[in-house]
Amino acid sequence: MEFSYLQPGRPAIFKDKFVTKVNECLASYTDGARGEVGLIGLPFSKTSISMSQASDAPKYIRACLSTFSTFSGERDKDYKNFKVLDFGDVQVHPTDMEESIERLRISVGEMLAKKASDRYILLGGDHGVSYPSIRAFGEHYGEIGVIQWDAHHDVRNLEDGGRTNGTPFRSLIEGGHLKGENLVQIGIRDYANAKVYHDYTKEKGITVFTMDDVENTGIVPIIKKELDRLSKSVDFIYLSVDMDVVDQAFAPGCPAIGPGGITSRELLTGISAAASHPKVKAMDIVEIDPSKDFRDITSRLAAAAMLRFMFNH
Ligand SMILES: N=CN[C@@H](CCC(=O)O)C(=O)O
Repeated sequence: MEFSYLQPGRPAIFKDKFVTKVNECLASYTDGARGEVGLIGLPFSKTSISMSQASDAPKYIRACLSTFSTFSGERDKDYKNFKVLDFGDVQVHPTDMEESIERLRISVGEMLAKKASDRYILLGGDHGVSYPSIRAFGEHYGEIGVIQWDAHHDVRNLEDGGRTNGTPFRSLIEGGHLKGENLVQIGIRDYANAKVYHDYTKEKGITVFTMDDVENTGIVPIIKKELDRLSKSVDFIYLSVDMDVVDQAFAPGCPAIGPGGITSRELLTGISAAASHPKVKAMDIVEIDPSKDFRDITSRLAAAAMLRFMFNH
């Protein structure tokens, strides 16, 4: 006998026939498919220096896409036909860390080799995933520029415990995969870093904007100026968004939360400004641990950041 209203495990979901939710724009990648954006999950956080379940973030962030509609009133435009090709999540090794990092690099490279899209979003994981990801983009596209939103420099030494979420940009620079002058760090916070790493950024020619710089100049003018500079010397610009750049009030789900960070508005307007540049073609979002979050605030902000990147080109 068929049940009328008993549907085990299926909650009743309200459907307004005039509303499309952003998660409906996602389609699993199939051979030969093309989409406006390629999406991949990099669920790796075992080498985080804090206890972190950031490896769970890709599924939370994807789920939060269902909390947004595809319509922008600001632009009077509906993005309901926008196509996001979802490549799924990389299977990392359960215990071998270097093997996992290699699997991330290979998988991002294999996604790019499909040429299924011109623009990509990568969902971490902790910030350690940006090392293999940016390497893969460099191998595919040539000279690369990076704008990093972060409270921390992430150029820690490698002797104290190998590659971690505190070392991705040192690994990229020391490995010759990224030139210091092609790296811009925005939102660096006081009392969150060590002098030796502050000095390292100067020695390597990294451009650093502290929270005081953001407050005094404004995030959009900083981004526009740096995009203008970078685009003269690089082929491709990658945004690396560590959510701990955002103040703990707006991003409570990061392992390294802190006060005095940027607001959620500054994050979103900054990403909009960056994403409208033709050379900005990839963005990673990292350092969300859903087990530390509150009502998915941080994952929801990450999903909103995805919308800004996708629909603002
Ligand atoms: N990517 C983050 N890096 C920070 C915080 C790390 C943590 O607490 O997990 C750092 O190295 O200090």
